[in-house]
Amino acid sequence: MSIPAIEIKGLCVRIGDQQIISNLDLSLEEGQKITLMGRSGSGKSTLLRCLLGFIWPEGGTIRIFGRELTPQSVWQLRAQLAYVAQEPEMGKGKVRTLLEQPFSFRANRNLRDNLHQVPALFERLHLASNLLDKDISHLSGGEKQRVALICALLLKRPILLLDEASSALDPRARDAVIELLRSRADLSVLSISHDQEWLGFSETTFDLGKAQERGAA
Ligand SMILES: Nc1ncnc2c1ncn2[C@@H]1O[C@H](COP(=O)(O)OP(=O)(O)OP(=O)(O)O)[C@@H](O)[C@H]1O
Repeated sequence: MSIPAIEIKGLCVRIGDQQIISNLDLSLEEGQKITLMGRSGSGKSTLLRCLLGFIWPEGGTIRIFGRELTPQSVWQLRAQLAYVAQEPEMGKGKVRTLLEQPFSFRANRNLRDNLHQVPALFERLHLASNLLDKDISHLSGGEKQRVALICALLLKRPILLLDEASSALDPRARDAVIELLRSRADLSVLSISHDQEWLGFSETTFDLGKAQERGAA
C-alpha cells in the first residue's frame, strides 16, 4: 500500500482555554478526495491551518507523505500543499500578473511553463479570457475563487486544501470545478464544504463534529 498523502493521528488542538480538536484520526490516501463537514466551530478551518503549520497542536502527529510535520520540516512539507481560502486574499493588480507572480520565485521558476495551461483552464472553468487584463479587485467572488484555484493548480502540488472554495460559485461553475478536480486522479484533495452538491464530489465525507463526539465518548 502507498504512503498516505496525509495521516493524522490523535490530533489535539487547543486555542487559549478552548479545546478545538480532540484525539482526531484521519487519513487522506494519495489521489483521494475527502470533504470535511460538520457544524460551525467544529474545527474544520483549524485543521487545515494545522496542516499548513500555522497552528501547532498540543498533541498527536501529522504526517505528509510519511514525514512528520514539525517546525523543522514545515517549510519543505508546505511545498507539497496548495491552499485555497473561502475569500482568497489576492491583493491588487491584473489577474495575469497575479497568475505569473508565483513563478518569479526561485523555487517555482522551473514550473513557469505551466502558465501555458492558463487559457485551457480558464475555458474549462467558464472564465472569460478578457478577465486576464482586469484588476483582481474588480472580479466577482465566484471569479476570484476560480482564479485562486487555477493559481493553486498551476503550482502542481500533490495535495490541495480547499476551505469552502466553492461557496461563491453558481451551479455551472461549481460543476466545472468538480469535473476538473475529478479528472485529476493524481491529486489528493481535502476540502471543507457545507454544499450538498460538493459533498457528492468527494469519495468520502468526514464529519468533524461527529468525530469529536466519538473522541470525547
Ligand atoms: N485564533 C483564534 N483565537 C480564538 N479562537 C479561535 C481562533 N481560531 C479559531 N478559534 C475557535 O476555534 C473554533 C473552531 O473554529 P474553526 O474556524 O476551525 O471552525 P469551522 O468548523 O471551520 O467553522 P465554520 O464552519 O463556521 O467555518 C471556533 O470556536 C473558533 O472561535
